Amino acid sequence: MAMEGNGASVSDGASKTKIPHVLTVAGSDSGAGAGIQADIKACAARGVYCSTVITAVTAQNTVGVQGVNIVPEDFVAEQLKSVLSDMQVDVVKTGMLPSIGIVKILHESLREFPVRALVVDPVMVSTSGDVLAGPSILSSFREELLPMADIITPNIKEASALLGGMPLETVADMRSAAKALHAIGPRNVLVKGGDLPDSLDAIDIFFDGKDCHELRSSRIKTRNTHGTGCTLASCIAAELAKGSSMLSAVKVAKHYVETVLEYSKDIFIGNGRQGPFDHLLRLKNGIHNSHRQGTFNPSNLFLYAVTDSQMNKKWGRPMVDAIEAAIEGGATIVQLREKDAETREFLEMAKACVGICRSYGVPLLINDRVDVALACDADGVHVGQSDMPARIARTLLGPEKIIGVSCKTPEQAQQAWIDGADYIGCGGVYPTNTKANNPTLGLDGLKAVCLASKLPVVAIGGINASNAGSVMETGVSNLKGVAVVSALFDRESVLAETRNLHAILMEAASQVK
Ligand SMILES: Cc1ncc(COP(=O)(O)OP(=O)(O)O)c(N)n1
Ligand SMILES: Cc1nc(C(=O)O)sc1CCOP(=O)(O)O
Ligand SMILES: [Mg+2]
Repeated sequence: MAMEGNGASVSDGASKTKIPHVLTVAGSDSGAGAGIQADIKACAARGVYCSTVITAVTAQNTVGVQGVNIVPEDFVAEQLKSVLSDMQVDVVKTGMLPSIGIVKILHESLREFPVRALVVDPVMVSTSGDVLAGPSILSSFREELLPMADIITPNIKEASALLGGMPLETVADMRSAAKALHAIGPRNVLVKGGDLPDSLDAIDIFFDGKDCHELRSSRIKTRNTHGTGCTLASCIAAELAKGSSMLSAVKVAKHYVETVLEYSKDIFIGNGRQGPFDHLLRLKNGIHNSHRQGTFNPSNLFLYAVTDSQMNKKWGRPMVDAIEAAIEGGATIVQLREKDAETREFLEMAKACVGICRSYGVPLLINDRVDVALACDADGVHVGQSDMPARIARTLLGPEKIIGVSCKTPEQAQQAWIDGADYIGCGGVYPTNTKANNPTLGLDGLKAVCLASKLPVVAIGGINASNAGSVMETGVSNLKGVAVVSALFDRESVLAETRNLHAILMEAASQVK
């Protein structure tokens, strides 16, 4: 159901500033990995105010749910009234709704106090397998809640239960389920495929009533996944509260969850099967980038094309043509590396390259020159150990831009994380003629750098079609791809070379997973 605004204005006067506001209606998790506690942390990490209506208090930890105490219905109603009548809520997000009466009360409250959007996470079973809302509630979800929702975010089990036990085993099944759920009434459906067997990626299906989008992110190997559903839904709500479109809110939320899982994959809390993750890890490291919109996706490092104008001149190709061919061939990110150009010439070239990369949705980074990156609004920079320190580049570029740092040692890799870099470029893996006097680290040196950091790593130096497979097959989880200069640009056909290298990398990645 499309809902009207609740009358809150961005600013009611010079001295009043409206902060985006999500109200979560959910259960408390004493272990603080999921539920209300996850929702508050996710909203805080996304820079959004979060108020709470508690529907149940659970005693739970990393082992499971030991007890559930449902809050009396009239007191849930009182909490809803307190917040909705006074506090300019933009978006309501629901989690554990443990009784038919509570669903009814929520329905009535939202009719009395409409908000901009309703995000429904139809929580039924905790990640430990404990039941949080029994089957008797399914019909009230279908009849009252789903038709009001702007988006619902069921996992496979929940989608199946909402559809009367429809089996969901493949991505095609998920597509059918998303469409069938949409027919019940929600304006958008996100079926989460995290539990899909035999899938290398985390695949979710988003259906807006017209188009079906397959959203993929890498599956992070970690025990710390308790609360991912609550966090994803809260992050969608937070982005909607900030004014994002639905698809963009879903993409940002998915990327946020992927990032926090990656950064938290080694933390250890509790002795059970499934641990919590840390929504605010980057803040604790002193990097105040809570407003980052999720511009950087580590999978962009897969096939990283680094340009060289001497090589392009030699083959008689304009830079933009070379970049376009690399992208057409499968390059997932481009770095403009201009060692000889005057600043003005570099800037003009950079502007043209930003145009071409943006038209393909491929990020463009500038080598060394933070000023040029700022002037042409590139997606970020790549800096080395003798260039501007990443910490200062981050201050100048702000939280949104991508920063890569060259690291040859574990110590440099640790510093890159502290400085707020997004990724590490590690080389020379093999001898190269492209960069003078570059030390060769070999695959062992590359592994040592990877293991020293949580940041994603791209390997560089002497990489070509004959050795790229071996690099990818080192099997270190944060090694996300290869960066290549001469094997793409010092060749007759950039398109053919990039296509070939892309195919080799895909093959190697499928061996590793
Ligand atoms: C992806 C990537 N990794 C490493 C480098 C090297 O950067 P740097 O050490 O600053 O050397 P120059 O490229 O500036 O000569 C890179 N450019 N890209
Ligand atoms: C720019 C650069 N940086 C390196 C590093 O080790 O940090 S090696 C390198 C040159 C890579 O070129 P090619 O793919 O032609 O070997
Ligand atoms: Mg440099």
